[in-house]
Amino acid sequence: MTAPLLRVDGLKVGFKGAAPALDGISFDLGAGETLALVGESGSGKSVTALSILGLLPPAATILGGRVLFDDVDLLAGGEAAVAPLRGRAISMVFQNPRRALDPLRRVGDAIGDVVGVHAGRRLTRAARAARVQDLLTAVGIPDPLRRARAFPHELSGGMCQRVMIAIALAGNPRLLIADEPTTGLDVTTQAVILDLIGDLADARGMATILITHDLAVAAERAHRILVMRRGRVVEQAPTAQLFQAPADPYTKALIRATPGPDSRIGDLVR
Ligand SMILES: Nc1ncnc2c1ncn2[C@@H]1O[C@H](COP(=O)(O)OP(=O)(O)OP(=O)(O)O)[C@@H](O)[C@H]1O
Repeated sequence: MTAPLLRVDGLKVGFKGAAPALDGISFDLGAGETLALVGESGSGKSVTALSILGLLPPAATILGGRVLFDDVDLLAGGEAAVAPLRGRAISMVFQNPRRALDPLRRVGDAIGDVVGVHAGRRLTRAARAARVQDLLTAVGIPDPLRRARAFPHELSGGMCQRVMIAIALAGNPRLLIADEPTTGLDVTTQAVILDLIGDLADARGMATILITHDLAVAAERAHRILVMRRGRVVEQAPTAQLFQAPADPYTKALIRATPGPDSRIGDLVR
């Protein structure tokens, strides 16, 4: 069997004076696969993502485990191992896109900055602008020439998140980590952004970790779901299996608490 793209193995992370934030998390992710991390607030979803990216806050300590990307141990290799991957092979989209963007920088320039960094050589203005246009087009921004000149406050929240996704795509990632990417967006825009991430993942064969507290979102978008609680994996299974035969009482309670007889959850549990 070929190795998974990502293997998280027994990951333990602690913050001083608190119970471990992650207490032995393990999962595999294959190329092109979408895995949803679900669980209540504080269950460790974001700490898992930040551990993979080597972006844990200084107060955090890695207490054990491995994070293998392409069979390379990123924890053992430290910053030297993960820095070349961050924003390139592994990229991330956060919630609150408007806050993530520099309010004083035109969005085309913000994307261009990242394009320039990834190019690793001096790009001509024309080459950089062409790449920015391509990325804006890839994330479905209409009239990209005009939008590139906009400041973040001139764009809707959904458009700002598209810009953030364009920035995340600039390094041609093989793994995209999307941490609550639609929080704060209206329901219609949420669906559009999640569709966009799914379509891009399919088109590019990109693996995705979708972090959400919303089981209905996970049901619709993920191939597999991993349920977390208090820093542990409660259960992980292919999506249909998780809904049809949940093994853990906590998962059962989560499913019961998720509305939507007319949603895919309804179909899955029927
Ligand atoms: N900077 C920090 N300092 C101290 N503890 C932290 C810090 N960041 C996270 N934690 C702790 O780590 C645990 C996991 O937090 P994490 O943010 O991963 O949860 P989450 O599942 O992503 O929650 P949410 O859905 O609210 O984002 C929590 O107990 C939290 O209090």
